[in-house]
Amino acid sequence: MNTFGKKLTLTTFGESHGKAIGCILDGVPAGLTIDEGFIQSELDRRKPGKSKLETGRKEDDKVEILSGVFDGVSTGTPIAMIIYNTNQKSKDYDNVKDLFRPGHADFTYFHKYGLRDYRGGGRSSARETAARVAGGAIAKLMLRELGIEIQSGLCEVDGIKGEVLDFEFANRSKLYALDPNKEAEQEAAILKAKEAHDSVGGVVLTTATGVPIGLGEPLYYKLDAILAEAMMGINAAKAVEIGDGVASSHLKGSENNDEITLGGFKSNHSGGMLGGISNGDTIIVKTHFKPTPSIFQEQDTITTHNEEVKCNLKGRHDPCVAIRGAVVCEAMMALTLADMALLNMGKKMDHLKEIYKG
Ligand SMILES: Cc1cc2nc3c(=O)[nH]c(=O)nc-3n(C[C@H](O)[C@H](O)[C@H](O)COP(=O)(O)O)c2cc1C
Ligand SMILES: C=C(O[C@@H]1CC(C(=O)O)=C[C@@H](OP(=O)(O)O)[C@H]1O)C(=O)O
Repeated sequence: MNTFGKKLTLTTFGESHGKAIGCILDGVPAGLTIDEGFIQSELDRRKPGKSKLETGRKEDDKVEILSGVFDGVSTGTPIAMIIYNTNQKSKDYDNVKDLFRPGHADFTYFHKYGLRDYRGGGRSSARETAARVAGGAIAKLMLRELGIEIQSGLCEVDGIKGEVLDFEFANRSKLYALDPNKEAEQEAAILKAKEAHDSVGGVVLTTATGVPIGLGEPLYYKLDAILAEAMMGINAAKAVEIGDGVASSHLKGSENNDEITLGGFKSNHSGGMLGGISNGDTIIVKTHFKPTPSIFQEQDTITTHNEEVKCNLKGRHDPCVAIRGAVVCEAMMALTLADMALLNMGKKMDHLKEIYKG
């Protein structure tokens, strides 16, 4: 599956309960230092089973680079990476072989393809997002060389909103919470839902700093549109806001405009984009995640043979997918910005001459 991209394409493969998952990242310029330790550390941030706030499935998510890197640098050829699955426990899914889990992709996949890989949702499982994170880590390394840094954290859990955006704290927090004053309350809400065999939703804030003016193509392939697509492409993402997003429709023009001075914009309601093009300010995107569909309460459903039955699930599931979703949001933003940076090459004659003549 090709997740997106014009100049930088990420194709992922694999199923949650198959042998392995992985990706091919094509379009990375030659000569980028590929820090394997950094790729692994990004996978470690996303991997399942780190705390009771996450699914109990334990995977090391050890990544192996198969191609496109020689002597520690990219060769300009496709970079293939593989992660072997080690803790599938497919038996947990035996009792849902013939029925559709409410809220998951079972119903639509079955009707679209006419068959059912019931083992952990197969391709529809968010396990696939590990491959996105591996590709995103290389995009981050590329962006770092251009002075662009991406960060994220949870700004809301189960309707409990944070007011502070402390990214350093988020990095240390088990739930990547941005507000140190709200972390305990947010964690308690997740654990309370888990105890009640239920799940909660959450909102991830992702930012990019150091983005130059000019990334994003006008009218078609706009930066805001492509970022929204990238985030909406993550499992369980249900809405995306750019800058002030929904709130901006409640503001007056005088409140919403970011006034301009020689020192820069006075505010950043736009989320760092105007006309689909980055304006040099911080890129701000919020991604809203629904509550995990797989819950441990009895629910009504139907079978593949059209009988009404009760659905009772077993197995291991995230009580709040937004937590690990945060790391995936960073990867998707990195892949989008790296793609846009490559697309932006030679858009002005003097830049084109610079590239060709040096
Ligand atoms: C990081 C992450 C972890 C997830 N973990 C689970 C899980 O443990 N159980 C589950 O039912 N859904 C989980 N999901 C959500 C499902 O994969 C998703 O709801 C499903 O593919 C249906 O797609 P949709 O919600 O986008 O329509 C997770 C999503 C993400 C982003
Ligand atoms: C395995 C991962 O998360 C999985 C995502 C997921 C889903 O339905 O999306 C359901 C669960 O799958 P399983 O029942 O196979 O353990 C999660 O554990 C992962 O993120 O690596």
